[in-house]
This record gives sequence, C-alpha cells and structure tokens, in this order.
Amino acid sequence: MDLKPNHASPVLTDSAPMNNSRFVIHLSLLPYSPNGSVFSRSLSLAIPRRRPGILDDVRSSVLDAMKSSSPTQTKCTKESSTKLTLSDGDVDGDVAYCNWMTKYPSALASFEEIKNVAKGKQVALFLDYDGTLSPIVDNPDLAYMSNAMRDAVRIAANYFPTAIISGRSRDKVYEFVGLTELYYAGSHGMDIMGPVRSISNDYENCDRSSDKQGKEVNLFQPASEFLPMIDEVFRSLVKTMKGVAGAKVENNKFCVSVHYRNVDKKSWKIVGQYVEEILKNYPKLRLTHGRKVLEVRPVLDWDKGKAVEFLLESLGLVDCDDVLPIYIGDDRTDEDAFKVLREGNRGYGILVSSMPKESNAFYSLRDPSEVMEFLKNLVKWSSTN
Ligand SMILES: O=P(O)(O)OC[C@H]1O[C@H](O[C@H]2O[C@H](CO)[C@@H](O)[C@H](O)[C@H]2O)[C@H](O)[C@@H](O)[C@@H]1O
Repeated sequence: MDLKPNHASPVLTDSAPMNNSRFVIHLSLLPYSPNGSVFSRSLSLAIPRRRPGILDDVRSSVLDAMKSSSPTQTKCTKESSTKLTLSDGDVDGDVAYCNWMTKYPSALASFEEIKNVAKGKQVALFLDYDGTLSPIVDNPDLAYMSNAMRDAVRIAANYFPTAIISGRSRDKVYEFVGLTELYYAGSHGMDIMGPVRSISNDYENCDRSSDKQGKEVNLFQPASEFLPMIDEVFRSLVKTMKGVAGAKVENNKFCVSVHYRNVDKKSWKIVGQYVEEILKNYPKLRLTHGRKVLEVRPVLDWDKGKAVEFLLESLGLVDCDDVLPIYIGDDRTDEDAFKVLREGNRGYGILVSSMPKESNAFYSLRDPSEVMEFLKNLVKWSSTN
C-alpha cells in the first residue's frame, strides 16, 4: 500500500546519505510495499564512522549555509494553512506558501486521509522539541512548552507510544517536557533512553540503566567515546565566542550548539570562522546547521532517522505491518527521520514550517499550535475507535 503516491520525492542538499553498506533494507519486505507484504527487518546496525568532509559538513562555505538556514519569514494568515486564504499582507509570500502546501498539505486539512491509513494500526509518535512543541525564542534556555501543549502530549502518550527526539541533551529536554510517560532521545538521537527489551546485538553501547523514577530502561549512547572531545570543544567554543556579542554556546552532551540568532548579521561570518578554526583540530567532529545554530557533532553515521528505527525496535514495533509511525519536526536534522519513513513507505513525516522548504515530509503544520491541534485530533479519533 502506498501512503501517498502523488507526492513528488524532493531533493535535499543536506540530508545524511546512507554510507553504510551493511545497512540494507529489502524494499519488497517493507510495510505498505506494493505487494502488501509484511515488513521484516533485515538491517545490520553496526554504527560506522561517517567519512569527514564529504557529508553534510559544509565547512568550506559555513557563512552561505548559515544564511540559507535562516531564510526570511513570509507572512501568511493562519487560515491559509487549512483553507488556502490569502491575506492582504505579503501576497507573494502567501502565494508561495499556498503553492508549497499543494506539495506538503496541511496534516490538519488532510486528517481524514491520515485517519484512513491509520485505521487498524498502532500509531507511534515521534516528536521533535524546539520549534515543534515549543515556539522558537531568542534565548534557548527559555524555550518552554505551554501547559496546554504538555497536556496534549501527555494525553497522546496514553494512546500511542510517544518519544521526543531532540538535538538538546536528554536531561535538558526532559526538564522542559517533564513527562515520565514518554521516551527521550537527546543529542540528535545519540542518547536514547527507551523501554527495556532485548534488541539486536548489532547495537553496541546499549546498556541497562534506570530512569529518574528508578524504572529499568535501555540506555543507548553510540557516541559515548566522544564525550571528552565534545567537552573539550565546548570549553574552547565558550572561550572563543566570548568575543562575539550575542553568540551562545550550548552543551548538548554528545554535541555542541553555537547559536547566532542574537548575533549581528555582520558578525555571522566571524562566528562561522571561529567554529571552523576550532574544528580543524578535530577531524572526528563535523558541523551541521539548524535554525540559526551551528551544531558540532561526532563523525558518526547516526541521526534522528536511525534513532526512530532504534526506538521502533525497542518498542517491539518493527516487525509489524500494522504500525504507523508519525514523526513531527521543524528542522533540518528532522529530515533524516522523514527520509527513513518516506523511503520505507513506513509512515508519515510532518514538517512544522510557516515558510516553504524542501522536505522529505509528507505533510505540514504551520507552528506548534497546529501541532497541538493535530495531537488532539489523533487522540479524539483514537478514543472513538
Ligand atoms: O532537535 P531540536 O529539539 O529542534 O533541537 C535543535 C536545536 O534547538 C534549540 O535551538 C533552537 O531553538 C532555540 C529556542 O527556541 C532558538 O533560540 C535557536 O535559535 C534554535 O536553533 C537548542 O537550543 C539547540 O541546542 C538545538 O540544537
């Protein structure tokens, strides 16, 4: 069964290629495959290093990437996401957004369609944090989610297995969300606390541990050997960025974020140069781009897409044709997860964006308030079925 045959496959410039020859998916065995056969996981999941310099590491043109990952916001009325109504404001922007939505329809407006595919299936929810559950704000330390959103996520987690997959450290994102009924993956999936279940031996670095409530869990930290290096780079970056007004360095445990949201545009170049300069001494680290943030992370073939696969296996939802994973996220790093779902025809990626962006997602939502509405719709549908 095809999830959405009419959507063209977009091309992305910064998605992570699968450069692991051992990572093989037999397409004929995937769920929703044309012949309708049951998904059987035929993956070998040893985690190789990514080759530095040829992937989404854009050290040669950091400034260009910084600019392109920070496009100007277009204005569009809220109604236009569902009704395609134009406002009097930025008409060009609105038209562009409305055109874009023909390729990435609103998950709210398409809810009937999603419901039909989800019928009889176990929905599994994967949620990014910043920009998805909480609005983007200038100070990353103050990116709180609303109580209404927290309630919506908590109720959704009563119906569907739910995980947060964030670029933040796992502890930090847990502090923000504060719900014990969820699973958490921090550091772009490099720090996963999931349910206890025996999983494939190919996952090294997966140990039994206990969560804050003393419950036994599986802790998977594929980048643990990078910890001392990340700490060292964090300290160097903090020292260096002291000289750049508005720059902020955040330690996300297995990765480091260098924020330039509050830096004068004239100094973006210097931020990029400083980061590049430091990374010259660390060939085992690479650079990716988020929303006005440079993210320093290990050269490891592991990302949010792999984290989704890991969690599906941990949840015992991988060898089933009656599972529908839904991943909601707003950032470039979420594309890896969208891609995993799209390529295997396994489930839906939903991009949160108020401006047109190429994506591997199937659907779109404009902002966190629409995410909340979507979660509520899912619960409403599930509770009456
Ligand atoms: O995967 P995510 O949960 O989306 O994390 C990605 C980055 O999110 C945070 O930064 C972003 O949100 C901040 C608060 O709204 C905003 O100030 C910043 O400009 C955004 O890039 C987080 O602080 C980063 O560490 C994460 O890498």
